[in-house]
Amino acid sequence: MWNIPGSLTIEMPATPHPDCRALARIGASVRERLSGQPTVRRLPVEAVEIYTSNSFLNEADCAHLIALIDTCACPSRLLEEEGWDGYRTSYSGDIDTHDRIVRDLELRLSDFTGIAPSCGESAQGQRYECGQYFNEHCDWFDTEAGYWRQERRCGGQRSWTAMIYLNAVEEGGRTDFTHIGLSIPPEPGCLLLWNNALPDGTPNPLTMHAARPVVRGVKYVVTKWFRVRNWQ
Ligand SMILES: O=C(O)CCC(=O)C(=O)O
Ligand SMILES: [Fe+2]
Repeated sequence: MWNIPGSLTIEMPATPHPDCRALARIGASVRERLSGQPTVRRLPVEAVEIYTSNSFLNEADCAHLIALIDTCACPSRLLEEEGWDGYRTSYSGDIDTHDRIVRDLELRLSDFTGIAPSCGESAQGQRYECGQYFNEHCDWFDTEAGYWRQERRCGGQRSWTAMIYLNAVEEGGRTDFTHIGLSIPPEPGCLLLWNNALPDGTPNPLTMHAARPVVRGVKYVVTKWFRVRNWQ
């Protein structure tokens, strides 16, 4: 804050969050694009922009992706491993980006959101067996953490998350947005899409979510995170 004697007091803005202008711009353009799509539903939560689109993938494509995930899934990792033992017990893998159905899916997600394919991380498959889960977390990067130096260089902050459920789970395996009381059951082929930032581009802490344990059955999802710049 500046005090200029005998005149105004000028509030200086706090240091803007890294990538916040780009996040605000991307947020606005995706919002506008989705508002024109008849198959999209905005969930009735003010604090987080979350959308669903049922039957985004058909049964055959879901089955194909499940088989691909089974070929690449390894114990999931966290960006920071130390001190976080048991926080995520699922299996994950980068699915084959040369596969025609994976390529089509990536292009469709880019077309759907209007975010350039080059900003998308490669699609990742997740598998949760009985009892497996991923505890509460946000998908956006903590820009104070050690890993941020690297992430900043390879695409910057995550803007939107797109996640598609590939199968029905007999019991459990819901995605809970824990701070806004939203609990989403896995619905085969359904796309869940959310903005990790607020409209002003600040990372949104109310996007905190968890994959609850699978109680009966197995759960498969495909996730794609979009960055503010080209991901490499
Ligand atoms: O599987 C889910 O329901 C959520 C997965 C998730 O949050 C993630 O992979 O970042
Ligand atoms: Fe997540």
